[in-house]
Amino acid sequence: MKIEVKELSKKYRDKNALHQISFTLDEPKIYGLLGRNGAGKTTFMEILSGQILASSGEVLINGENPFDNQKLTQSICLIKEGQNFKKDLKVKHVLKIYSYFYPKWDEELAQELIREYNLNLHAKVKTLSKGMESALGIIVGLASKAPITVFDEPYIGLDAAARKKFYEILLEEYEAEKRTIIFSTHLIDEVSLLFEEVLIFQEGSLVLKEEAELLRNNTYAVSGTIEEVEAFIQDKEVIQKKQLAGMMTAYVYGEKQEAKNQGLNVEGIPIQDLMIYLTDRKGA
Ligand SMILES: Nc1ncnc2c1ncn2[C@@H]1O[C@H](COP(=O)(O)OP(=O)(O)OP(=O)(O)O)[C@@H](O)[C@H]1O
Repeated sequence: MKIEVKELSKKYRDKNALHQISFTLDEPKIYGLLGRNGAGKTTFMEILSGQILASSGEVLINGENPFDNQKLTQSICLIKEGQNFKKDLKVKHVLKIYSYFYPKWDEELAQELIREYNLNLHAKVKTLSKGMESALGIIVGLASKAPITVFDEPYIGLDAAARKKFYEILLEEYEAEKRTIIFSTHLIDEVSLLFEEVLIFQEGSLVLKEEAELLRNNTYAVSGTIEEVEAFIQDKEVIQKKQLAGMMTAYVYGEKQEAKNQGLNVEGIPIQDLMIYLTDRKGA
């Protein structure tokens, strides 16, 4: 499904949560939506999922506005950090409700994941631990098979092994049938290899939208003496530089071969660090 975001803004009183964001997601891919606290990620995902209205601009999904549009929202599943489900429902009732709502619901997958995460179908949501409640969210998100599945920090309380399982199944499901998955997380290094494209929000604006592989290949850390590195980066696009004891490291956009040819020390930059540098850069 094609997602078009056109000059999208959302204002809460005098706070611009989103400010004139525009971009298009044409293809089913796994998108990483990154940014510091308060950057506007959740706000965007809620507008995309038809849960709240924009102040101005619009999000169109295959040309239609998702707000108050049940036919369209059957194709979108948003799993948030918590409070996805009514506390008094039993796990089996949650699954039933979502299975009615999502036309492509995969009951077999849901049951398999219930066993995988050791959830009790008869337990009420309010009796689940934080991690178990997150597991239920993940199960619903995956089993919905919604063509647009959005995970907003979906794993509070889940331990590392359970998160790893989630990434594995997400990837398996995605490989079996491509769909648009938008994944917002602060555990970037843990999931960055899943991302095919990365979007970075900063203070309500989109500061970067790039294929993850290009980002990995076209950014690098170059280090050497201050003189060497300063000379090298003169005509380069520098994300950040730092010095220590006569040595300098600069984070640079571009082709790394040139730096290697000059005998400088070249390394990749983890996406997590890149995000920190990019969102540090004022007016990036
Ligand atoms: N319902 C609301 N009322 C008032 N302000 C809000 C509301 N929801 C969000 N905001 C503000 O809008 C801005 C963007 O918030 P949002 O939750 O979209 O950010 P985020 O990128 O998801 O942050 P985090 O990573 O902390 O979850 C923040 O300044 C936040 O305080």
